Amino acid sequence: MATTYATVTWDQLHRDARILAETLMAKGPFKGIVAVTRGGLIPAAIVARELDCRLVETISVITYDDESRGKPEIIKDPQVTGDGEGYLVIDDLVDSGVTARVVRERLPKALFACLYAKAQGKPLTDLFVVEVPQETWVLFPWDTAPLFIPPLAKKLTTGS
Ligand SMILES: O=P(O)(O)OC[C@H]1O[C@H](OP(=O)(O)OP(=O)(O)O)[C@H](O)[C@@H]1O
Repeated sequence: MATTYATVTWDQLHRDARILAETLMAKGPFKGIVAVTRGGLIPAAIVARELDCRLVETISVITYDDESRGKPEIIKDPQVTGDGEGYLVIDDLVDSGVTARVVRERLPKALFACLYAKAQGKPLTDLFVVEVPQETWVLFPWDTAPLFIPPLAKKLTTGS
């Protein structure tokens, strides 16, 4: 199946993070937030601001593309969270759910929330804002840049 793209602007991302924060207000208060790097960093910052939460930790999960292929590894462990009780984990997206599974194994008592969820990853998150089709590639604002596109008329006259 052909890949389709969903572009998320800064404004949209900010709006979606605020929507998530509003839902999270009823689930807190939280001792702190754990951002899943790197995609969860900016959503976590927005949620932390809305929830007036000053303690922000990180967890980093990486899946190497070499001989240990497919085996995700925690390369940065959160320091003060214990088993995650009272903590909120924030990521931008759950796709296959591999990252969320590893994070949940490490922080089984934390609440896991993200902005966008694909079908495969959806069961791994407690909360999300928007569901995205599995075959859609989400283009986050930090991964994109505005680009000049020539006018159609110009394209027609030059034939390019
Ligand atoms: O559900 P999954 O299939 O595990 O995919 C979701 C993960 O993939 C992305 O991170 P990525 O591994 O691209 O790293 P990055 O955030 O550092 O760019 C995203 O931020 C999630 O953490």
